Amino acid sequence: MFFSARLLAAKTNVAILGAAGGIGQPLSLLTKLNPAISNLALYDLVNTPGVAADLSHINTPAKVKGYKGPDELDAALKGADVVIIPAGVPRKPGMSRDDLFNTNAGIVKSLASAAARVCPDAHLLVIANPVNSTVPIVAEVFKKAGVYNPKRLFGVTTLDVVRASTFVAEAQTQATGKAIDPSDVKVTVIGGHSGVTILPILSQTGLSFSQEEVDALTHRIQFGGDEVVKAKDGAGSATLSMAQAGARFTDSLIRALNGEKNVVEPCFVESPVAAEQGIKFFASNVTLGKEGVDTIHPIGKLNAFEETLFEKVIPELKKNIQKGVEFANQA
Ligand SMILES: NC(=O)C1=CN([C@@H]2O[C@H](COP(=O)(O)OP(=O)(O)OC[C@H]3O[C@@H](n4cnc5c(N)ncnc54)[C@H](O)[C@@H]3O)[C@@H](O)[C@H]2O)C=CC1
Ligand SMILES: O=C([O-])CC(=O)C(=O)O
Repeated sequence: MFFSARLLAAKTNVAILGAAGGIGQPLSLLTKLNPAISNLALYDLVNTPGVAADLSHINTPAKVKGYKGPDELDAALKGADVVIIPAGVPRKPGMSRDDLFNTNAGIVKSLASAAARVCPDAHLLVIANPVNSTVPIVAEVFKKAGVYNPKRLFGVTTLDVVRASTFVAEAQTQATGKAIDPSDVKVTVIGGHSGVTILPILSQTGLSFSQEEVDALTHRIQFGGDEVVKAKDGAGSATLSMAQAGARFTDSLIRALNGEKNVVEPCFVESPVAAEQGIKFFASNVTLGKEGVDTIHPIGKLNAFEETLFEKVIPELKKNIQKGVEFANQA
């Protein structure tokens, strides 16, 4: 599916923080299956010894070790090249991602502080919501520690493009009667990772849609997370699709770090793309390279409808980013 890293020697150390959770467990499984990974450190407040013992029986190169509780956090992070952070609470019906801020901001801040101290050169992949705020928090923590490198910090927005491919392929199949493989449908999604800050650029897909289809697809991509939250009915949000998306992003990054060229993934990074609008972090397609972020792609041409969506992205994203920065800089 996505482990084209198969031909690489196993030499990358990955730590997953929040590894026993709804995302953490399937993400740990998919990461254990990646043959480019040599060591897999699984950290959580609970249950990691069991998850690690279970995964350690799978016959792939990665050596799996579980770490439980704050006393073992530093050991989990030691030597990590890539740190993935799905630690934090998920939404319940009726909540926005921003409603998670009060709980998750502190969790992410403390985990980032430990990473800045123990593995300052690691690449940090932030899954915990609200991503629009948690990524700026990590940046500020690393800045304060004097070890910030924007090329190594990523908000994982892969699930937005995974959903966009699926939903657009479904709609096109229905409209044309021709079966379309969702993985062949590439949709650029920019902005951030919540509601109106998620902006799918359907005009750049090369496909044709009626305005009704554009309205419906745009809404579904922006609020895809809510579909899962509603269906899980109080038992959390997307976990399995997020694990797949997170494992895909991790694999892409590892391939790029190992020298593969033209590896492009969307992600939420420190970016000049919307600097004119006063926005410091923005999701767009990014070519990954040996240092992490290599080239941040410009947005390209938007049609009039997408321009109106872009106007809505800006104030919301600005507010979310500012909230994270202010929180991180509180004493
Ligand atoms: N970026 C994205 O596209 C997506 C992000 N998410 C977000 O991912 C986060 C995790 O979601 P789930 O796995 O469903 O939640 P969950 O509640 O099932 O798992 C979270 C795990 O984090 C652990 N945890 C809590 N505090 C911790 C700490 N200080 N150190 C280490 N581990 C800690 C918990 O013990 C638990 O095992 C949520 O914030 C959710 O909103 C979810 C889906 C998509
Ligand atoms: O909807 C949520 O809260 C989880 C999430 O970020 C997503 O599924 O995109």
